[in-house]
Amino acid sequence: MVCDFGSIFFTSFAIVIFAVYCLLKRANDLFYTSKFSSKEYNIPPGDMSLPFIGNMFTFFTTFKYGDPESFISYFTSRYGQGGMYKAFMFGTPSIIVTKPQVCKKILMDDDNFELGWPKSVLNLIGKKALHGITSQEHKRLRRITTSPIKGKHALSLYLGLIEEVVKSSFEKWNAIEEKPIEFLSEMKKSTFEVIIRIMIGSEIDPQWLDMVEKVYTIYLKGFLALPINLPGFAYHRAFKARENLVKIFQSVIDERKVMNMKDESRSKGNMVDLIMAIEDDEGRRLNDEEIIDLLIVYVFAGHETTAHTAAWAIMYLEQHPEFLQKAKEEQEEIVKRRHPDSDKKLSYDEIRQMKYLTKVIDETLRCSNVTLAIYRNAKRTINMNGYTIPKGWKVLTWIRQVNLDPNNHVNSKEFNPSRWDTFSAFLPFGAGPRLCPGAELAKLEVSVFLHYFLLNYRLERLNPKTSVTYLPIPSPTDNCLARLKRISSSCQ
Ligand code: HEM
Repeated sequence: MVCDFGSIFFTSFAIVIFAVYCLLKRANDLFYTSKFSSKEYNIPPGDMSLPFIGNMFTFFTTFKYGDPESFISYFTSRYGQGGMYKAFMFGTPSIIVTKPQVCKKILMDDDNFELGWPKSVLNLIGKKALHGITSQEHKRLRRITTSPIKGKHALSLYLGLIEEVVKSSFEKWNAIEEKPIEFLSEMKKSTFEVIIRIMIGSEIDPQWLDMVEKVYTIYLKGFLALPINLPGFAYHRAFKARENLVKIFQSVIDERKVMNMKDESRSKGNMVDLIMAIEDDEGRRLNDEEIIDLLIVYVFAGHETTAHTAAWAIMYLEQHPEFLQKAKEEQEEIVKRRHPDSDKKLSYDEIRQMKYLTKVIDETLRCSNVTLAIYRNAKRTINMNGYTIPKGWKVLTWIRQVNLDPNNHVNSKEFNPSRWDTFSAFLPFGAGPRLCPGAELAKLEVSVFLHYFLLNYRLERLNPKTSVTYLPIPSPTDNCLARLKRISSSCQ
């Protein structure tokens, strides 16, 4: 009897909770969509979930603990293959877009869409970087800051430096053969060293580098944390880390000012010196705050993504011996073609000859791109692809889904570099005025990592079945616990 009463009570309680949940969901949806009920509008299907929280709880939990694809496949399987879905993300009604052509159109369209990073992210990035400024200022800053990292001349300058870091990293990882390494974490340290040396200069104290890398790790964790700025929370720690980074880069700038006063004509081959010297049409130079925010963004954007790509490319090649062999043969061929008297260093032209390796890198970017989505805000109500995007709504161009959608790629979950023999839909570096300015540099860096790996080493994973995170967040994975083994007696 007691048991019956208990189960009736709990069943009724569950029904009431479920009814309230459905009611709140419906209310949230109606609140935002009812004004678009006339025939001229067509809000995409989807799920805006509960008021205030929206889909954020599912978003964070699936990304942190589950299969990240499940968040988006919930929309695609439930609401059809239309490629546009309403949702409620980061406190704002949103449209998720997964169709490549529509994503591209949105990213290219500066008139109707503006940058839409959540406020919590913008606060962490900084007001004066490429993200918190007007589109006019953005154009100017991009002009100033992207030429030192694009094109044959600029990239050839960094090739030696990248080679040095890559070779010494592999040697270091191989030397501690008896102790496994967290391959992904180690890779991040190496790409961090590359970007810092490009930004600040080649002469870097290893202890200083280690300290700054640790600060960055804390800073990066804030980007995918719940935006709670209270002590004890990752987001708060990220803010503190940012304050530290400002102090660190300020002291670099102060040091350069003193050096410039002593010798104005000294050689200026790194980003910080170049940015400090550049003047706009009215002769104005960037102030310290602008330079620091830019440095923070470039280092932030320029190492984690590259590390994931290099580490994943190596993991994929190890999983597919036939592709590894093909890539290795290409590298051996390139080395064989060198003049016997050459200095045995990689040249920019040799990198351009690595046609198969380029396909391996593109396929890696497709399969494991760390950039999930690119955020925009609709400046005005606009109809696209048969659906309405209302003014002020957030638009999330879900490029990870574009890259993995079976409608865009045959056997989309399979790693297969040969699919790049013909063109495929692909947006790993975004598109339009905000297209990643570091794309060429990133590909160059990954090529150098792969070149030396293929010719000299093999990676032996200790837990090959354990998943490896591709997000900069703490997750229940082992970050690719592995041993690096040398396969040739003398390194090429
Ligand atoms: C595999 C490596 C990389 C990937 C997948 C990647 C991806 C992206 C994507 C998708 C965007 C567009 C964001 C948007 O439209 O809002 C972007 C922007 C950006 N990336 Fe990269 N990136 C990589 C490497 C790099 C490197 C090496 C650097 C620096 C040297 C860099 C610097 C930047 C900067 C500064 C922006 C902002 C551009 C702007 O707002 O105008 N990235 N990146």
